[in-house]
Amino acid sequence: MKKLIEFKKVTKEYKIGEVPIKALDGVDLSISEGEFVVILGASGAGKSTILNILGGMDTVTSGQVFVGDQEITRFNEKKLTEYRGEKVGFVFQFYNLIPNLNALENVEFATEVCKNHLDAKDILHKVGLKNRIKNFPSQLSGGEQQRVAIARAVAKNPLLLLCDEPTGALDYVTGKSVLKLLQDLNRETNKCVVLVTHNSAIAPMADKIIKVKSGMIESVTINDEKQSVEGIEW
Ligand SMILES: Nc1ncnc2c1ncn2[C@@H]1O[C@H](COP(=O)(O)OP(=O)(O)OP(=O)(O)O)[C@@H](O)[C@H]1O
Repeated sequence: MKKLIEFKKVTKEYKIGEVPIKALDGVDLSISEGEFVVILGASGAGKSTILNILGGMDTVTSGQVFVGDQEITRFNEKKLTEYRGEKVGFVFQFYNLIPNLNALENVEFATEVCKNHLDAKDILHKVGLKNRIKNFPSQLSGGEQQRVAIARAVAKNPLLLLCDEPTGALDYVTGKSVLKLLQDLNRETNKCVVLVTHNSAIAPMADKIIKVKSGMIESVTINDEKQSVEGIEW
């Protein structure tokens, strides 16, 4: 498989007062096209920092990040904004939908700026919300709101789908159905999904498991016997 993402010796330091915090300390990693990657680690390990840098929401202190044939660490503000808008779909723990827009409008609002976007209605049908497209976020359950957020990310037709604890606010059954949706989308569209979580039990659904500890890569495991979410219990 062709390489899509590469981190080379990436460090990230945050300065709070006089004390620097090393969130990432020499991270090397690579991810291929179409891979479903799970990034695991304890709280504060650096998982979200990796995701935020990859998504162009944060910058490195040193090192290089390549996505496709471009080095995003060389991008200026304008190119980073374009990259975030066109190439990256984000799914967060708290769905961040716009409360006064209905499901369809939430998706359309996000795709407006994207050249190659998909049809918002089609994607909402795909995530199982055919009959809810006119509902406002307050009229939808947590799981349904997360489906809208996933539709919003996918409808941009991005290169990457980045998910930060996407099931963190959901109950077991709903969380599982959201993971299944992400797994199905990855299988059907061959889009690369990078999912950050504390929950090591979901690792068997990934092609690659990257463990992060104290800002460093602890291990990378290629999973040759990937499992369907339905078959995983935790
Ligand atoms: N904007 C920031 N300013 C200062 N320190 C930060 C900032 N963002 C992250 N950090 C610090 O960097 C380290 C890594 O944080 P990060 O959010 O990447 O961890 P995480 O593995 O995603 O944790 P969690 O699972 O709790 O979200 C932590 O020590 C955190 O406090």
